[in-house]
Amino acid sequence: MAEPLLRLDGLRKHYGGLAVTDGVSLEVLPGEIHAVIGPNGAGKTTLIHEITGIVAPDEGRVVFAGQDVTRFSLPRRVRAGLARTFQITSVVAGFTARANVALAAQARSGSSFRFFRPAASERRLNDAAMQALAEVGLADRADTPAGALSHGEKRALELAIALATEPRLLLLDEPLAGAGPEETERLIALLTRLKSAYTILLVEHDMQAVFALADRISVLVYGRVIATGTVAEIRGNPEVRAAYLGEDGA
Ligand SMILES: Nc1ncnc2c1ncn2[C@@H]1O[C@H](COP(=O)(O)OP(=O)(O)OP(=O)(O)O)[C@@H](O)[C@H]1O
Repeated sequence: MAEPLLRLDGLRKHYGGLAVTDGVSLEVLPGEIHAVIGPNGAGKTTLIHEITGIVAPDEGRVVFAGQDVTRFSLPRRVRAGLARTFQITSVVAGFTARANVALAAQARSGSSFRFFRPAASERRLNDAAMQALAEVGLADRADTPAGALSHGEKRALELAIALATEPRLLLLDEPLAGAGPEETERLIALLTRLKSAYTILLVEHDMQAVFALADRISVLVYGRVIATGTVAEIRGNPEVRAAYLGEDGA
């Protein structure tokens, strides 16, 4: 089996007496979409925060590309190649789509773009932004203020912002939240396209989308992974059906 790109090793986080992640271990393999599903309050958001560095685990390790990043700051993790999209929109409404993505590309590049040859660096940022926008199908909306984009386009823009940081792993935190049926279909098509180029950890409530996209699924219940497997294995797992999916297997 390939070396995992991301390995979570016994992550524990308590809030008072509540174990929100209770020894979570899982591996994301290069090139896969690994989905994490679970009922409300299962600890999915906390888990994502432990991976990105917003929350420090009490115990356990986050190993990314063979490197222990558990104590890395959030920016250092981004520089190592971890990128996430946010559940709450983090786009500057008055800036164009292009400017929003260029800012992310600049943050990734650190000081190298800032001080020398401003014209050339602007061109490079612009090129990087346009490439990321093209990857998500927003090239023709580059000069539109982010605030004027549709909901689905904003989600695509958030993806472009993440892509502009040249991630080795994309963390997608409910990318379909709030999308209508048509937008959901378009976003699933977009994620399917990105799937061939990126390794993705996906937290998503829309089960049909998860079943359509994921290579493997881990099921989190009360802070514990109760099963990891392919879509077919998870759908057929009696413990998962009892704990989460319901009698019809969702
Ligand atoms: N900072 C905190 N302080 C105290 N309790 C917290 C904190 N963050 C999360 N919790 C609790 O931990 C539990 C898990 O929360 P978390 O948001 O990680 O779950 P989730 O699976 O993402 O839920 P949802 O699907 O509703 O987004 C919840 O009971 C929540 O109230």
